[in-house]
Amino acid sequence: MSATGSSLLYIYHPTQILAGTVTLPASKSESNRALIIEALSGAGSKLDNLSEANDTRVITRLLQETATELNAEDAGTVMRFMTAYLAVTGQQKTITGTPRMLQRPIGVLVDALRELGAQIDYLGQEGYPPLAFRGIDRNHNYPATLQVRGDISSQYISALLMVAPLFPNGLTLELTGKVGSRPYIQMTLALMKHFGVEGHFEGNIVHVPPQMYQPAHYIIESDWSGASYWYSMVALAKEATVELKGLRRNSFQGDSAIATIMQNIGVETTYNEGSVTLTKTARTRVFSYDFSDCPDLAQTIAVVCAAKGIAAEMSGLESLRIKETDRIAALQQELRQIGGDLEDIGNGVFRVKPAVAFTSVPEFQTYEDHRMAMAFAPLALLSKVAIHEPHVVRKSYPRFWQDLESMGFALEASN
Ligand SMILES: O=C(O)C1=C[C@@H](OP(=O)(O)O)[C@@H](O)[C@H](O)C1
Ligand SMILES: C=C(OP(=O)(O)O)C(=O)O
Repeated sequence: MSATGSSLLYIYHPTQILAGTVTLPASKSESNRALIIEALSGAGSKLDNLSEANDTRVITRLLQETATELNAEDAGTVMRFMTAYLAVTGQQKTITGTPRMLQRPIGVLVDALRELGAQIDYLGQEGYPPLAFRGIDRNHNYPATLQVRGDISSQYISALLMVAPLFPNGLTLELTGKVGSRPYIQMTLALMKHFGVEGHFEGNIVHVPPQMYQPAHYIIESDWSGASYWYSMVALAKEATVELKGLRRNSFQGDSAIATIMQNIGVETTYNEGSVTLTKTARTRVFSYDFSDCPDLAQTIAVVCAAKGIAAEMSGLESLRIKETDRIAALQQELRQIGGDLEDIGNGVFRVKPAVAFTSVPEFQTYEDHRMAMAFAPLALLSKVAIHEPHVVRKSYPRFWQDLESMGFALEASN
């Protein structure tokens, strides 16, 4: 089966029983940080198990690119991390992306870099890519503490932190607003520490003194966000035992919270040396969860809860509106196809409306969002489903459909 190129993919599972081992892709978040830090450290670093995600291929290519026009495609980390990198290394380049990327805000990061002496122009709409870099004034007298909004995207903060040790006085950031995706900021600091740079994060203040990165060897962990779809599959299968390779209990990834959340949805996690094993339990319960720390898990959980009849209450979903698509609108639209919904019950809380049994074959749209495809695919364990534009998975998990096939799913591509 080649999902790439076909526009509709039918999926079902003949036995609804899952047993086997999956080698997950590596984390694109860790990979893309490690590549930026490696580029700032000079020669001598060694990165193992880099992600095959398109987002990682793109940043690898852009870091080596000699042309002046760069394209970050649909990769948020690439657009944000490269912006800080190009600004601080004083390069005269431009960066653009997909039409959706040009709707994803970047003003908070550009404002901060301008305060640090970088000259950056907007080539389109103010506050959004594309951007042009016109160098940096290295003698610029910049503020001792920069205020940066933490309630839009943590990627701005991670981008600033990775270049922070290169400034003569380092950098102190005061994060304002409700800080979202906090574990991603901690992941950035953890990776920086691995390459010899110490930072401190307490309350809403992050401080990085001036330092030099040291070349190091780093092995990228497998992707916990990608693991989340396997948790859904275990929850929806008739019987299941699935081993996921390359995951660690003490992960840098906030999405490792999936193990705790899924206890409510009938999946137990056993941590082994270099892998985890997921087993199915009969225990499910209605629960509430704040996804501010792990927004990429929200789609997985909304869909599996709808399918299992769990009216979970989900909060902390604000950032979902400005990701690959408006993920709240996309979830509502597609869950309604199967009689479910994600109902806005006020005060930033959404309640999952359980789905009804579906008789015909639902065809799910994916809105150029890999997580829409992967969150809905596990429903194939209940009944045949179809996924539009299945190639979207390449953003983070290019082998997703092959891995499903290896676990007994039947896939039929159609145009
Ligand atoms: O720093 C990162 O690697 C990421 C941070 C998160 O974005 P926000 O900080 O915009 O929530 C997350 O959704 C994204 O997939 C990856
Ligand atoms: C939001 C995501 O990625 P990014 O913001 O890096 O495009 C994601 O992978 O779910």
